[in-house]
Amino acid sequence: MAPASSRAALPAARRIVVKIGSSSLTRPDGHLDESALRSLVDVLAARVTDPATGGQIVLVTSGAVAAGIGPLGLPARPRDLATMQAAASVGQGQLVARYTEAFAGHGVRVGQVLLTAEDTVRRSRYANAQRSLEKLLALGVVPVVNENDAVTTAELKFGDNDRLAALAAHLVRADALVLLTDVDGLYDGPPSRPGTRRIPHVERLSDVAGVEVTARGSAVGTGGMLTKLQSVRIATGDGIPVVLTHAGDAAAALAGADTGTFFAATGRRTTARRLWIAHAAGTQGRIHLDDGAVRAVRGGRASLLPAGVTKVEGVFDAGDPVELVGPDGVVVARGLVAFGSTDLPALLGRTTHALREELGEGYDREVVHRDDLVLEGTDRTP
Ligand SMILES: Nc1ncnc2c1ncn2[C@@H]1O[C@H](COP(=O)(O)OP(=O)(O)O)[C@@H](O)[C@H]1O
Ligand SMILES: N[C@@H](CCC(=O)OP(=O)(O)O)C(=O)O
Repeated sequence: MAPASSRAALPAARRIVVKIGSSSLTRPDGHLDESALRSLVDVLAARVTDPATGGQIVLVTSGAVAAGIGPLGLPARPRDLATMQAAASVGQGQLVARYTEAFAGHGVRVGQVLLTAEDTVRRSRYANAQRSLEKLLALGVVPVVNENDAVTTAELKFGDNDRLAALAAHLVRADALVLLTDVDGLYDGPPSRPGTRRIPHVERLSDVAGVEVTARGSAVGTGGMLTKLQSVRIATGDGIPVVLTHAGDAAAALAGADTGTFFAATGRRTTARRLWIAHAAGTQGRIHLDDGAVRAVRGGRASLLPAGVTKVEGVFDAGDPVELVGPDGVVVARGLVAFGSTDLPALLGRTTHALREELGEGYDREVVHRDDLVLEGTDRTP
């Protein structure tokens, strides 16, 4: 098989996560664009029913809010959170009904999976989501995934299915991730600016570090190119190549044609646990380290001990993800903390020996064990 770092791997990729954004599923009046939805389904169903690829598709779809506008008789896309939640709740049912109908026309079944970012990163929930998606795929079903917008307020406000798609790709160990949007790839500047051009291939994300990307593109999309690049970072760093292209070019992208932007996989497949720590949705707290502890954590195989901690911020329980911050305020690593925020302050700055003497066994352990640490920006343990 062609290396996963080239487009040539796409035609033979067995398992692909495809994400489509609101901007590609919404008409200018804010309503769901059913013909765009059907065009996408035609392409995906062809892949799933192609005996040559035995293709498996996980579809991450936005558009719940858009699909709720019509049934609720709203004049336009709502702006306030409660109405957005209501629209998403009504619209999600509509959206899945449209997908069910369109895929059924090709003899393909779909199953709705509503996730929050937490479900893809919290270990206890992660295994659950993974099992459910695996079973659906094994049964030949196309999982239709969206965020659980009706209840996840923050997700709806900053809602970001781009990142969710990358985490879903990790969850199912996808061979590729395809991000479909309303622009035909990453441009070397905001595409509305005259003279900007499509970047066809990105070997390493650092090659496009200077490219100007905005957080909001279309009127209905959330996150713009910024969250797409975050998604690309998670996926490629996890060994999954990404194609970012216009929804109308979905067939070409799956065929490995020169459309959109191809992002080569850079990292190796990482464990669920490391990805979970590196990308845990919303760390619960911050632990401040002295210089010696920063060096120890950065430099080698060291755990974080109570003696190197100067301050604790936030409310968290033992086992929660936290950020480890140096004296300069820079985040050094993320990790799973072994003590809750109520217990931790009493241990600060004291040696493990002193803690054992004074507080007894159980208090003389690491604040963050090295197996539970991931250095910032690397997805790897020290
Ligand atoms: N450098 C860039 N290259 C391409 N698109 C960009 C860039 N910077 C910002 N964008 C904008 O990102 C938008 C896509 O994001 P968004 O509207 O959130 O889409 P979606 O609904 O598909 O998630 C494009 O319409 C485009 O205007
Ligand atoms: N989950 C929301 C959309 C969230 C989102 O990330 O939107 P987009 O940036 O268009 O992919 C919905 O279904 O309306």
